[in-house]
Order: sequence, then structure tokens, then C-alpha cells
Amino acid sequence: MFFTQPSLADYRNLIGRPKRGVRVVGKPVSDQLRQIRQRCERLEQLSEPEFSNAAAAMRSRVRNECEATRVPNVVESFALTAEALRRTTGMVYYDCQLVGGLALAGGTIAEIQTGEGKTITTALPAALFGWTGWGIHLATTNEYLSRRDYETLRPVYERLGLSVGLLRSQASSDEKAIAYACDLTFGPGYEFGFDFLRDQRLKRSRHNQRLGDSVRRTLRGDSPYEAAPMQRALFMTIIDEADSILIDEANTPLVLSGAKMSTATASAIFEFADQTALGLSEGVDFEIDSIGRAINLTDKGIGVISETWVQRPAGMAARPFADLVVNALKARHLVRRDQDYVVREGRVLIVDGNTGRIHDERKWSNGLHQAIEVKEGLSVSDENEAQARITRQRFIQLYQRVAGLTGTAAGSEGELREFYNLPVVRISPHRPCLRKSLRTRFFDGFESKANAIVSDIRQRSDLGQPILIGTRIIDESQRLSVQLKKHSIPHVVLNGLQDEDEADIVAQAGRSGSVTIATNMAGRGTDIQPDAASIEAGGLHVIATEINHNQRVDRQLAGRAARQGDPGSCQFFCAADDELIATRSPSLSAQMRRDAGPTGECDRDFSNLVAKLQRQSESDARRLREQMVARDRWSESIRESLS
Ligand SMILES: Nc1ncnc2c1ncn2[C@@H]1O[C@H](COP(=O)(O)OP(=O)(O)OP(=O)(O)O)[C@@H](O)[C@H]1O
Repeated sequence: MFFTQPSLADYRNLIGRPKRGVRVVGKPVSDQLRQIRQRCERLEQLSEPEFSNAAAAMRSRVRNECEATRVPNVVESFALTAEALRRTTGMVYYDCQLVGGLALAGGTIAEIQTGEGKTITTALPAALFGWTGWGIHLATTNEYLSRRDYETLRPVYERLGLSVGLLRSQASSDEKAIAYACDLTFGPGYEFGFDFLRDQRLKRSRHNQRLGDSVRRTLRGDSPYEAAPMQRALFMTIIDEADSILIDEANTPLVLSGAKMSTATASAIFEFADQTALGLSEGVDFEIDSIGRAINLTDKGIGVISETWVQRPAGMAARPFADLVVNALKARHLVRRDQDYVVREGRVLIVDGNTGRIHDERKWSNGLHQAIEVKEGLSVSDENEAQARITRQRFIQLYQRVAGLTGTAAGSEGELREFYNLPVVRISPHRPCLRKSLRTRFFDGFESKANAIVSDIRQRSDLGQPILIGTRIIDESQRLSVQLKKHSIPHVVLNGLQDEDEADIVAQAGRSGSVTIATNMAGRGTDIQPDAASIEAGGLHVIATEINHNQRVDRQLAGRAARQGDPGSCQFFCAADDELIATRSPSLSAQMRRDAGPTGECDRDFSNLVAKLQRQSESDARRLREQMVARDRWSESIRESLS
């Protein structure tokens, strides 16, 4: 049994009905805050056993109230959570965090500035709905952050009598089922979606089971018991870094691959396709749309491929050959090593463009992965069959309740409302942000940009400022590392290829004078804490080595500096050969080269022109998502009409 919708409306009344990006103010909220603070004062007086009893009483009250479909007691729940947090960590919620908690309880996206403390804010709605025992999914962008948040908040939840589970990578389905059986389950957003698909696959295979299958299983020596679904009904998800999960990641659907294809394609055909692709010329046989990341064959190209296919070696599998050649062309011209993938121990491993993380369990489909293996001279792996698929938009809509947090919802309000029916509520920071944003510097190419970055780093680290250099791709992090080594500047690299532990690198990155080069891995969610000497020297300084395709990504990177009222600064370095500029506006790229002085730096400020390219890129990405959702709705309506 679930909450009925009126309870959601009740919360909205508490916070004032959110409209587009409203600032939450008003008497209902201040009344709530006053009551929570008053209750906190009384809870502080309780001994530990008395506090546990109060938490247990809350749990049974919520259970009873839920059965009666009434709204649980927000004031009591928030006060208990605040007191558990204080007893466990010594932290006391700021008013803005309590307001953020109310907004989340009302089913909104709370926009809370970077570094304001979203992690502990999630505990307020999570406990409130967690008392029901129906299972809250706490999703974030990656495993590092979900583990960190789990470790930070588990003692708080346990003090409240709530059970907590973590979805660990490589966990078995039994282990995951245990995590899902908890009141609260932490994990990366995509993992919840993949597990949903895995459960659907299981249900489908059960449905298709024939009489006597379990007897046959026993005779084969397999377990006579069927695997059980991991997840319970999808009740509520609270999504941290909501714009990343709900917008950026939503550009690609979740696709679950299963067993090897029943008719394995011999590697010879991929090699033949690669050879054919090498014989084709750009502009004659094919065109490259590097913005849409597509290859379009010309009529001439199609003719060449057909003729080549006729001359294929005997015994080659029949399969749409032109598709394989297009894949080979993509592998050669569009998919880049140390950007889109890395090669490790003879395998092609995909790099997630949004998070900078390497996913060794993922594979490109329809033969693209194999085409890249051929390009890299590796042995060709088996293709897997796509067994289940869902867009992220549809998956999230399956939850009864959704709430989210991010520092960067601005500009995405329309999309969040249209696809997810989620209003954005803007929460004021508890202290003014002291970040100094220095003017963007423009260069004629990577070399001059790297030289300027190196001399800037040297000056700042000599003064004791810690520096985080944010690169867009692995390749650039490596090239910059080479430059720093040349100039004997000690530094560490965080790009997924490093041997050091990510948590250790982040823990050291705020030390006075330290220099850290990182890909998007550190661009979101990471909490770099400058030490006292660093704060004295001006706080963390962020250098962004490229303007990203998406402004939110830039704002997140800048948001690593000047958190919690600390000083800090950031500066963007932009070059004519940066991907955004080179692919979207060759004319701007040429203009920047022309304008550059003897050091390669431009006098002119191109910020407005670059911002325009960024907006174009964002709206192209949005259009792709809209098309994907429209296709999804269309195929769903066909499926329904056939069933
Ligand atoms: N009420 C509080 N009292 C003291 N410290 C706090 C409080 N809330 C948050 N912090 C501290 O502020 C820092 C930033 O918190 P957190 O990483 O949750 O921020 P965030 O809003 O999630 O940032 P981002 O948007 O970058 O992910 C952490 O070190 C956290 O311990």
C-alpha cells in the first residue's frame, strides 16, 4: 500500500506551491522551522535510550499513519533526524538545509548551491519516508559518491533505527536483494535502472517457462529454486546531482545486454569491414557529422561498399555489411581513445562522458565495440544480445515519488517539468559565496594554453594555494601531466587510470600547495576541503582547461572552490582547438588563431561567442532527448495496441 496523492499536496502547502524556480519564503515554512527547532531542543535533553525510544515510536506512528494514508509527522521526523545528525557528527542543520528537506519532501528538485551541504539534506526526506519501510532509493552519479554518502550517513540512519544498504559493484543478485530490502538503499542512478531491467528479464523468463522446467533444472544439477527479483516495488527515489542523472545521462537509454549472440559473427568480417573503411575517403564516400556523432555514406560510398562485399572472402557471414563499415568509420573517425574509451589489459573499456568514469562492464552494441577492437589491433570479443531497454525518463516515472537535489538546475526547469513533472525550488545559501571568478583566457591552441596554465600553477602553488585542474577528457589530463612533469611541478592525476585511491587523492587535494589534475571524475560532488594554510593563501583555485559542451558542467567544476563560506577562485582557459569551438565553429577557431599575440594568447574576450556555442550544443542535446522520448512513447503505444 502506498501514500495516496493528497499527502504530496499537503507537503506542497507546507512549502508554498512551487512554481518555476521559486525562492521558498513565507510563513508556513518559518512556522515549520520554528517547530522543528523547538522540538530539537527538547530531543537534545533525552538520554540515548530515550532517544532510541522516540525514534522507534516515530517508526510505528508512521507505519500506522501510512496504513491510514495520512501524512507522517514532518516536524517530529525532521527533528529526530537533526538530533541524530548532531549526536553522530556534531553537525547542526542550517535553516536552508531544513527548508531544502521540506522542498524534497514535497516532491521537487531543490536547487541548493554547490558546497552548501546537499548530502546531509537528503537525510531529512529519506528518514521521513524511510520510516515506512517501503524502500527509498538514494541515487547519485557514481559509485564513489554513493559509497561516500552511505558511509557518512549510515551511522545517522542507524541511530534512527533505519536499515541502510549499498549497491556495490560486482555484487551478486542475492547481495543486492539484501541491500534493496533495507529501508534505504544507496547506489549510482544507473544501477537502480539496470537492476530494474534485470528483474524484468527474470519475470519475462518466468512467464515463458515451460511445464517441468524446475524438474529439468534439478536434473541438470542447477538450483531447483528460481532466482527472486532484487527490487521491491519502486516507491521513492531521491536523486543527488539530479541534473546529471535526469538530463545529461538521459541522452542514452539503459540497455541491458545478456548472453552472447546465438549466431556469433566471426572476427574476419569486422576486419574486412575495417579494411573497406580504410579505403573510403571523407567528403567523397562518406560525410562526418561530428556534432551529431554520425557517419553518412554518400551514394558513391554505398556503391564502393556493395562492390567490395561482392569480392568478400568465401564463407563470410551474411550480415548488413554497410552497417559494419559505418561502425568501422565511426571507430576510426569519431570514437577516440583516451576520450571515449581506454585500452587496458587488451580490452576496450568505455569512459562515461558525463562522469569521466571507466566502466569495464559496458560494451557498445551492434558491432561498434568490435570495430574499435579491430582498430586497436586487439582480439575481437563476442557481441552480446540487447535483452531489455528503457529510457531513463520512463524508468524514473515508474517511481511513486521522486525528489532531487542539485547545485545546477537553472536553465533546465522546463525539461525537468516536461519529462519528469518536477518543479524546481531554489534555496538560498546559508552564507554568501566568496568565489572569485577570474576572466576567461583565450589561446590559439593547446601548446600556448598549456604554457599559460603551467606558469599560473607555479605562481599560485608557490603562494601555497591548492589547485584543481579540471580537464574534459583523459587524454588532456595526460598531456597536461607531461607538461607539469617537464617543469618539475609535483602533482597527482585523477582520471580513472591512476593507481592511487580516489578518496585519498580528494582528501589531499585541499592541502596547501597541492596540484591535482582531474577529469570530470572530480568535477561534480567531490568535497575538497582546503586546510588552514590554503584558506590563508586564498582557498582552492580551480583551473578549467576547456569550456564544456554544457554550462552546468562548468558551473559544477567551478563549484569545487569556495564552499561553505571559504575563499576560493576559478578561471577558464580556452583554446581554438578545444572540441566545442573546433567542431561547432571553425570560423571562431580561425579568428582566435588570427587574434593571438606572440605568446599565443588572445587580447579579445570571446566569452559571448563561446557561450553561444555552448547554448547551441545544449539545445542539440535536448533535441536528441526529445526525439528519443518521442520514439519511446511511439513504440510503447504500438506495443499497447498489439497487446
Ligand atoms: N550543517 C552543516 N554544518 C557543518 N558542516 C556542514 C553542514 N552541512 C554541510 N557541511 C559540510 O559542507 C561540506 C560540503 O557538503 P556537501 O559535499 O554535502 O555539499 P554539496 O552541496 O553536496 O556540494 P556539491 O554540490 O558540490 O555536491 C562538507 O564538508 C560537509 O561536511
